[in-house]
Amino acid sequence: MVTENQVREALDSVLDPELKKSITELEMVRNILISDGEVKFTLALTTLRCPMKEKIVKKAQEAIEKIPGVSRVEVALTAMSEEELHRLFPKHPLKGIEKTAHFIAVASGKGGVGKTTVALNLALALKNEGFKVGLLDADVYGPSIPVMMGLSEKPQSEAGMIVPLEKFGLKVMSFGFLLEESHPLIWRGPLVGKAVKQLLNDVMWGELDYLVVDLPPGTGDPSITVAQSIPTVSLVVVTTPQEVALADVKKAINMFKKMDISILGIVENMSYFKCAHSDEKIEIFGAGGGERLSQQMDIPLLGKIPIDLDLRRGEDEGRPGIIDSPDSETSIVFKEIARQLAASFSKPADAAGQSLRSDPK
Ligand SMILES: Nc1ncnc2c1ncn2[C@@H]1O[C@H](COP(=O)(O)OP(=O)(O)OP(=O)(O)O)[C@@H](O)[C@H]1O
Repeated sequence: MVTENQVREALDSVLDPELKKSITELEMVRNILISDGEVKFTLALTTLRCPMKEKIVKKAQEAIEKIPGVSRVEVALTAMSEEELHRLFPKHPLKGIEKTAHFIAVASGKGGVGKTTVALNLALALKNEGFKVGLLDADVYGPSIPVMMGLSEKPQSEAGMIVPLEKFGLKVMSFGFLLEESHPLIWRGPLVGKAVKQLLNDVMWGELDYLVVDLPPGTGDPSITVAQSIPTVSLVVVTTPQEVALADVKKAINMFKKMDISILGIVENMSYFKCAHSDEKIEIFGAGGGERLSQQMDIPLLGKIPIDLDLRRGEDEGRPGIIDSPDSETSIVFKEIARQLAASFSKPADAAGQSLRSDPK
């Protein structure tokens, strides 16, 4: 005859993969019912949207099925109440950014240079490398990540947390989700600080290797406020090759340096164009701007992204380049940049800058 104790003991070995504790210790196992060889119980998850729930249920079933005499296992799912969550975790373990290892913010000297495109594709490229990645669209002026990723739904709140949306394997939050009828003016001054803190601290980011943040463009108050709100943030700065853009980027780099924010490197976007029938690179916005900036500011040039009509088309339709055409010339550059960034974080802090010094073709 199978006993409740045997079932509990079997479930002691089943861990919540994110919390790294047994589901019995976490008081997730409820209402065990045993009748003949049939075992039924309720599994109370921290959230019903838990991406690991199928995995946990399978492990639990396998553990119970090993008990002699068990013929069938049925698991009902429920979510812990807010009170239970609070009792178990005075601060919910998946809430906020405590379990985020690295923060990469993508900045620009001025609007429209492709900062969001770079942030989105780098986040996806890091995910491709096997990392757990979140993407925070903190561009208060015009949050465009939802459109570029084809996200039309809004995130829900659960147990006092905002549950980020998930798409293409990324956890995603955007200023655009916060207020439906937001007027740009509402995002002035302290409100930006308050909102970005909410997007960092009240969101169920869980365990992340990287949180990639799309900063507001330029050197205005919002980008300073957002950058200062993110702990130990490092920057990637996006520019286009022409002189007017470079002048603005220099201003931005100097400003961030004054704020003691480390700059991992420069990405030159819209570097050249290749028409369909030729391999010739047409440097529409001038040549060598990124290299010159890199030398003048002593910051590595991480890569040069071509002007890519398919990239633009895909973004308009919610299909980012790396997803849509993973082997395109553009996607290959993004992947190479992501690898350089990841390598820089796996090196000791004082070697990080050195490890990024490479010469993109
Ligand atoms: N390499 C590229 N090739 C073709 N189109 C591009 C490229 N990079 C960006 N774009 C397009 O240019 C437009 C602006 O890009 P994006 O929104 O990424 O710039 P941004 O710097 O984030 O702008 P903002 O400052 O307004 O937030 C988008 O339509 C995008 O699809």
